[in-house]
Amino acid sequence: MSKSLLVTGGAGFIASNFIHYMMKRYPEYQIINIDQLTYAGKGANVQQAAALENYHFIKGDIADEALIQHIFSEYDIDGVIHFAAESHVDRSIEDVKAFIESNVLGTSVLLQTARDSWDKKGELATGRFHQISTDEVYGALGLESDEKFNEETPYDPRNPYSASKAGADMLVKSFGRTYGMNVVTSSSSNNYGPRQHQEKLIPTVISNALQGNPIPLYGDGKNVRDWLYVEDHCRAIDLIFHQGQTLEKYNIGGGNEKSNIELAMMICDILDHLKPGQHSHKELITFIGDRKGHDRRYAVDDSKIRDTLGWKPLTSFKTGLNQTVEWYVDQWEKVTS
Ligand SMILES: NC(=O)c1ccc[n+]([C@@H]2O[C@H](COP(=O)([O-])OP(=O)(O)OC[C@H]3O[C@@H](n4cnc5c(N)ncnc54)[C@H](O)[C@@H]3O)[C@@H](O)[C@H]2O)c1
Ligand SMILES: Cc1cn([C@H]2C[C@H](O)[C@@H](COP(=O)(O)OP(=O)(O)O[C@H]3O[C@H](CO)[C@@H](O)[C@H](O)[C@H]3O)O2)c(=O)[nH]c1=O
Repeated sequence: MSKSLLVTGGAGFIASNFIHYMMKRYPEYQIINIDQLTYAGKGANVQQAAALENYHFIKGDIADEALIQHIFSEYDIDGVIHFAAESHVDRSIEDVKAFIESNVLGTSVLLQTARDSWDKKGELATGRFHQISTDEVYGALGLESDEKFNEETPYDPRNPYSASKAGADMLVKSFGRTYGMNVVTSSSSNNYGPRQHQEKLIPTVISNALQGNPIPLYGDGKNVRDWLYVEDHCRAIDLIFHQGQTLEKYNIGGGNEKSNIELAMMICDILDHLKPGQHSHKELITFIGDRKGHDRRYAVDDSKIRDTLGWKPLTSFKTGLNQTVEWYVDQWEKVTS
């Protein structure tokens, strides 16, 4: 289908993994990566792609209308996979402004530009806009007893980050309904793997443990997240982008629900093996004050993508977590040696 793809936020965690995946899988595609290189984006994340002729990097803001219009005409974009966002819940609790600017306003600029560009070329119904969303838009579950979120679960975002993502998702759907745009949305659970920003839980646990610093766990450490290996997420996005139904939504889960304390212990076990010392890294685990409005549990029912598109995660949690910890240890050793 699409051959000239605009990937937004490609210097961040998931989209950089996605670009590497796509460049291998579809060497005939042009991939245009727009990223503002905020604190969360790193040029080094896409270094491997930089040398390829069919990869183009543009440093800029998705909310910059003139720039987005220029990109659509210059590269004849026929598909958008929209990752760029402010992504960290704690930062949104401190200050919501950037979340509205990037997540809501930025999404609206991409949608309007795609609409106008595809309308002009008579491709309104074929140009595909894929919104990368999150399970957080559904709100929070209680521990164990509550049914997982499915695609029909009403939106009930509970923190400023998820509210901004919910707003963006609604805009995407409205452009599909109002203008007949070919939009699709996917909502995934917590990703893990190489190149995730230091601020998120898994890199925080690893880097503090490696430095012998306290490993901070919010509240009682019993909040639950469902962990999805980033490469499995990339395969799911590929399938949904190419084969997902217009206006539909697909949930993507990892099938690995873990409490934060359980996860931190698993990471410490791996580190005890890789970096043995007199004491276990577990002794560094420290409970600190809770996140405001801390969502207790997220978990998605992903039977729709499994049944209709034949996707399933291929990486076991044991393998994925081992690979991830090894990757961070390797990075750490490069910096400290
Ligand atoms: N990390 C997860 O577990 C997870 C799970 C589900 C959904 N998501 C969604 O996936 C997407 C990517 O998440 P991530 O964890 O990789 O994020 P990230 O914070 O690692 O990367 C975000 C990237 O977007 C760029 N960016 C931010 N605002 C921009 C703007 N206005 N213009 C251009 N670029 C901008 C940043 O520079 C960065 O490179 C987000 O939309 C997020 O909501 C993430
Ligand atoms: C950073 C940090 C986090 N935590 C807790 C809070 C959460 O319960 C859990 C995971 O926190 P985070 O890594 O910030 O991820 P979380 O808030 O779940 O949100 C992530 O997952 C979401 C998908 O569920 C994405 O939409 C977000 O972009 C992504 O950041 O760990 C700690 O206990 N200590 C910490 O230092």
